[in-house]
Amino acid sequence: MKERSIWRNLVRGYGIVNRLTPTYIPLTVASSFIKAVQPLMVLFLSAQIINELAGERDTGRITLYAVLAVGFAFAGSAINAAVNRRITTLNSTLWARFYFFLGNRYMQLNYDQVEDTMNNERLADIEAKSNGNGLGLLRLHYSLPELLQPLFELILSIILVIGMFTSASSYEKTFITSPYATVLLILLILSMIPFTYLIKKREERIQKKVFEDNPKANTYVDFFNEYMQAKNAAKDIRLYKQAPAIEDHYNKSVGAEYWYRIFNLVGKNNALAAAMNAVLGGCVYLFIGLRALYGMYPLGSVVQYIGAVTGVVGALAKLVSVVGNFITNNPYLSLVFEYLDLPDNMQNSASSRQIPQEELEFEFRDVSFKYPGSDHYAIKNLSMKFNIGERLAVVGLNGSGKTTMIKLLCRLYEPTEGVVTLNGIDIREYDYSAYMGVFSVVFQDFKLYSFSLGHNVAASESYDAALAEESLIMAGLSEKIRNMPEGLHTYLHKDFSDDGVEISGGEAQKVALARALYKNAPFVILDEPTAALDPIAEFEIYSRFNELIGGKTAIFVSHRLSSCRFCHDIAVFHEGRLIQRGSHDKLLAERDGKYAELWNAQAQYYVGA
Ligand SMILES: Nc1ncnc2c1ncn2[C@@H]1O[C@H](COP(=O)(O)OP(=O)(O)OP(=O)(O)O)[C@@H](O)[C@H]1O
Repeated sequence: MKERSIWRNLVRGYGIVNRLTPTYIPLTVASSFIKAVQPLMVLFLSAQIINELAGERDTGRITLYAVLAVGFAFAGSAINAAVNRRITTLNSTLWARFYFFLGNRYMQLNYDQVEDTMNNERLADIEAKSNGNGLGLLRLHYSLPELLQPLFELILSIILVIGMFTSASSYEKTFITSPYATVLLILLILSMIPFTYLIKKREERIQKKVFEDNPKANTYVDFFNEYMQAKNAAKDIRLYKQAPAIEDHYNKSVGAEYWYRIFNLVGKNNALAAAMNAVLGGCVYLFIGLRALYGMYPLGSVVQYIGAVTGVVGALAKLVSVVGNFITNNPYLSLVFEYLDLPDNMQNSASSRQIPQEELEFEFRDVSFKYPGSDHYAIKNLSMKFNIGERLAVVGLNGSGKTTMIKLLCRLYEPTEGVVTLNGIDIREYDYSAYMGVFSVVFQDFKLYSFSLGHNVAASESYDAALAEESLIMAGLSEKIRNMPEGLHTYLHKDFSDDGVEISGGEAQKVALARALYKNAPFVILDEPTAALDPIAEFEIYSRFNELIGGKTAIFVSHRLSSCRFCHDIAVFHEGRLIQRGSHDKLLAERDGKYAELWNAQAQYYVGA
């Protein structure tokens, strides 16, 4: 991973913080200022009261200082409480906003980027580093008060300390009261800057090493967290008694050692910094105390200077530490931006054509394709046309390239060689989003979500209820919706509604088909979505679909050759190549062909049964 400039990362990072939690930045500026100014103001007024008590003892002035001190303390606390309430409210939704931000980006990625394990690991890494270690964007968010408060403290403390160097009263001339001693004290205070910085750098080095030693730790956590709770894994976990093996893997990959090394180090560094602060604090007390003894400062000013110099020391230590944190955090911010900046390879300046209004004719021209990272051709020298308004059945053994051909047609992937054209023009020239709108596809591994039936069919919150119902009826679910308690408003599954219904695998496939019908796109593709249906139901669905889609172009992929009889055109795939094409009768007549072999094999099993 390439680390990016820290300044650019910070500016961009805080821009995102501002978008995720608007008003957080100005509120934090206000809160940090109040938190810094309030104690220093009280310190200043207390010093004035002591000076007054030790000097002229003017009751009026003492009362005024006391009222001001109490007033400041009270007003500061009240304003701060109100501001903090707003900040706490914002922070309480930060997690949800942050995860939506990452997830939303994931939804915008090109499909090939989603299938790329590197990107999945990247996202798992970002989430785990934020979650477990508070690194990345969240670190910026939470570091803001850690940066601003000491910054204000430093500025205000320096203002309160200025009097130390301009004292006009007569005092004993010794080394301690000389300017050399002042310079020495300043140097001593400044010496902690490189020291604290070095501690932070060491922390960064060790933290990086811990992460490098456990490169897959986050992917494991993510995988197992999801797997342990996955409904579709629950049967296997129980029947194959996977729980102990999962626990074993989990502990090995994310064992206590991993966290111990990080937190042990942070703890040690914090202790070191605290010790250094204590020593410096002692020196400050000694220095100012001695100067007071030599008559350089009045009693009240001693209180003020000790408080203010200690404030400078504390603020500097916190500032160096927070700057160190920014440096430590920068690689993880770079990781976030690398993920956010994954290029959109599908929609670019060349993809500006609108989808033609006339009939759509697709063609593969000598297309070959290898999946990224694979040296095996999943599709080889494929040339085929999809006849407008006709149905094409695609058949072939497992792994013969049927689904890959469909992914290429839908532009989920781009060919390694050759082109796919729409009305004679390379599909890469069309607007990507509009191109996606051309297809109503039902894949083998379609997904429904635990919302209402109508929402599932329309894939949206607001929908045309009549059309959704009609689509469900057309997909063969008329009986089912009649029996559903709230019709289209019935929830699937019980995640969000106690009245939700569980549907069978076959019924789920019918809902997915209804969704494709509802979309009403000009090109329909059913990629074996009926595997959970019995052969009769599948035949019924396919034939009904054949009627329903009217004059649209369609592709049906199925392993049950008998289900594709209504298609006049059948394409046979084998090892990534199109090896036969024609009607059922023509292909059956090619006695040595793959189609005849598959047909006879299936006929034999059915006869045997
Ligand atoms: N995401 C992927 N990454 C790498 N290789 C893949 C990927 N998906 C599929 N393949 C490989 O591409 C080849 C064709 O797969 P494809 O899914 O197109 O076959 P299919 O004919 O649809 O199979 P099935 O009938 O089992 O659905 C197979 O060898 C498969 O291993």
